[in-house]
Amino acid sequence: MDKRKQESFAAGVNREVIEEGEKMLYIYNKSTNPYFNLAAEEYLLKEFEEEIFMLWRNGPSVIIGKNQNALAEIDLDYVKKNNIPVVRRLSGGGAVFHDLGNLNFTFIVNEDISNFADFKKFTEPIIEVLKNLSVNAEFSGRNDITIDGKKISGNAQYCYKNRILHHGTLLFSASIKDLSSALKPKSLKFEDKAVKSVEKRVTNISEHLKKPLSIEEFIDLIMDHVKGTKEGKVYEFTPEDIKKIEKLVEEKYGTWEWNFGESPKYKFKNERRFSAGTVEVNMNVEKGRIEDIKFYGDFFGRRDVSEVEMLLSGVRHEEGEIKKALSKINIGDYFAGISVEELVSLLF
Ligand SMILES: Nc1ncnc2c1ncn2[C@@H]1O[C@H](COP(=O)(O)OC(=O)CCCC[C@@H]2CCSS2)[C@@H](O)[C@H]1O
Repeated sequence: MDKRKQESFAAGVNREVIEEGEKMLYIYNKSTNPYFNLAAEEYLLKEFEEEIFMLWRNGPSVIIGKNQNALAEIDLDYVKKNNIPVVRRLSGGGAVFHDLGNLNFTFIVNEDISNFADFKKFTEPIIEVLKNLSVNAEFSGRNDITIDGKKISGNAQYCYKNRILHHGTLLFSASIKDLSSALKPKSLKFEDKAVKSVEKRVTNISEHLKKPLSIEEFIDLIMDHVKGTKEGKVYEFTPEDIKKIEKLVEEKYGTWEWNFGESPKYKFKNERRFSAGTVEVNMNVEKGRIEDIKFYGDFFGRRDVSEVEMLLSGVRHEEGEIKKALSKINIGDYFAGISVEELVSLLF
């Protein structure tokens, strides 16, 4: 029993008041900003006592698991070129791609944490909705929902005090092309103990429907179905909620420190042949920052490359910061005939 209920009992408060606290809050969060939406989940988990069911979508983005190496999971060039934000979430597991054709659902329930990792239970209402649409979907493996063996949903959980947050994706009409371009698991350049994504063949739900259905109609069907399973009320964020969520974006979800700096420490290795010679790099990165870096190869320069290595120590493993650091020196003095652009390309 949570603290508020205990107090109500102790005070002899009537049952209605107690039951009031048990009602589920149903939220259709219309923000499509991934930073805001992931912050909203943490806010609802930690600041509310009620159980919650929320539906939401993100604009194009990559959402990585708590213990993942951000750079090792993405195609950095593609993500940069298309302005796709990479956002770290609280829950474990792998990296997924979101766009407006991908619907997310979140359950936050007050339960004993022994129910943590019961993924099936939370995916059941979704599978029921699909069944009602004559789509035969099933729970598969550890955390997926599949149709004909192809993945339509990835799920993950996070536990806080006596509350479990379970969330999942639903590929309804997402761009599979963007999905596979933005995610690039299994990069050989990184060596670390980070959680690796489990790449699967994916499909969109809309491909399996007998009759056309818009994503908005799909959202209504899911919301109505879940509403039918537990008494509750519709909730909309108040201006105060929004202010607090935005504060969490500013302090956490919108920061490089959280999204990239929280990557478990890693070794990065790469080699490139440039017209002026071959350069190999080895570096250790901790909290997203280059701890130490070593260049090897058959390149020439007037000055000792250890000066560049020193200059880059402590710098973020991030293009902007590396370029800024390198702008302090004349790169040709160390790597004759190799441009800053070329050297930077070696580091990613
Ligand atoms: N949107 C989406 N939905 C389902 N499957 C996806 C998606 N994007 C990519 N993938 C596939 O899943 C694997 C990664 O699977 P993996 O099992 O490694 O990771 C997950 O499933 C994590 C699910 C997290 C769900 C959260 C819910 C709200 S915020 S994110 C990836 O390599 C692709 O093959």
